[in-house]
Amino acid sequence: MLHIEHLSKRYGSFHALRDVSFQAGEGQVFGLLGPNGAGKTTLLRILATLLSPTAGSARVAGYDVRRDAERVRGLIGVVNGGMGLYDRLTGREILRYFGGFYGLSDARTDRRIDELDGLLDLGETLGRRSGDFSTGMKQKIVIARAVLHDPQVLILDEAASGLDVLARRSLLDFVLRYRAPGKLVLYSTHVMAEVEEVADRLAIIEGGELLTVDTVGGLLRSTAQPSLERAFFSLLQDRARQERRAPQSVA
Ligand SMILES: Nc1ncnc2c1ncn2[C@@H]1O[C@H](COP(=O)(O)OP(=O)(O)OP(=O)(O)O)[C@@H](O)[C@H]1O
Repeated sequence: MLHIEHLSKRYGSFHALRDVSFQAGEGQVFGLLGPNGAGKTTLLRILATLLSPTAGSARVAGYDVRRDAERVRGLIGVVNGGMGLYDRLTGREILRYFGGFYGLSDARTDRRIDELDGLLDLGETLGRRSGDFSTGMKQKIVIARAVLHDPQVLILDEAASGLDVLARRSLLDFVLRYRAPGKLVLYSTHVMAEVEEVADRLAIIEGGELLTVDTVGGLLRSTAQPSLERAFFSLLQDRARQERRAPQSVA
């Protein structure tokens, strides 16, 4: 479903991504974990066709993010930090507006809203103006908007940040329910507990480089650590040691 090959991105002379390659198949939640500034958002923005890579390639369901950007946009749904809701519109009006954007009729959008109400418990968000929403209500409409067209790939970038415990719970439950044959959820965060709970496999990225791709269990075994947090630090330490050794081996 997702093929990333030798992907690099430079902002001027700064390398935000260096030679990143991995694949992620359908029917899973794939976690992208890394500290602030690791390059996660850069990678996701390339997949969402919002940024061009400096080198390398990425394909979503067989379509190249550069050459087939429009096809890719139709296959993905994106939830990032921004809410961007129109204060004066109700939840239903916002979803109908975006339904039109995706080429869905109001009747089709309303049927999809009924389905999503079952999955996300949209409830009173549908009839109330979004200017009066709580953060949790806003997030429900933002997620419903991202999956209105039933995308094959759902991309979530720090989607739980700023949510209270209940809203976070309902987001994670939704992520787990969205996992299905033919679907891939990309879940990016710096919060280990979220990845530990939802991810079938995960990529760890740091300083723009891919450190590993594994299951949580596989990572604990390969690093001989008792928790994802410790495994993560152990990988970072290994990398720092290798970097310290590299100049000596050249000399
Ligand atoms: N437009 C830009 N111009 C220059 N540098 C940038 C730009 N966008 C991002 N960067 C830098 O690239 C690096 C990777 O940023 P990115 O936002 O991809 O990281 P991230 O893993 O998503 O981090 P966070 O969790 O903090 O959002 C950071 O050092 C950031 O400062």
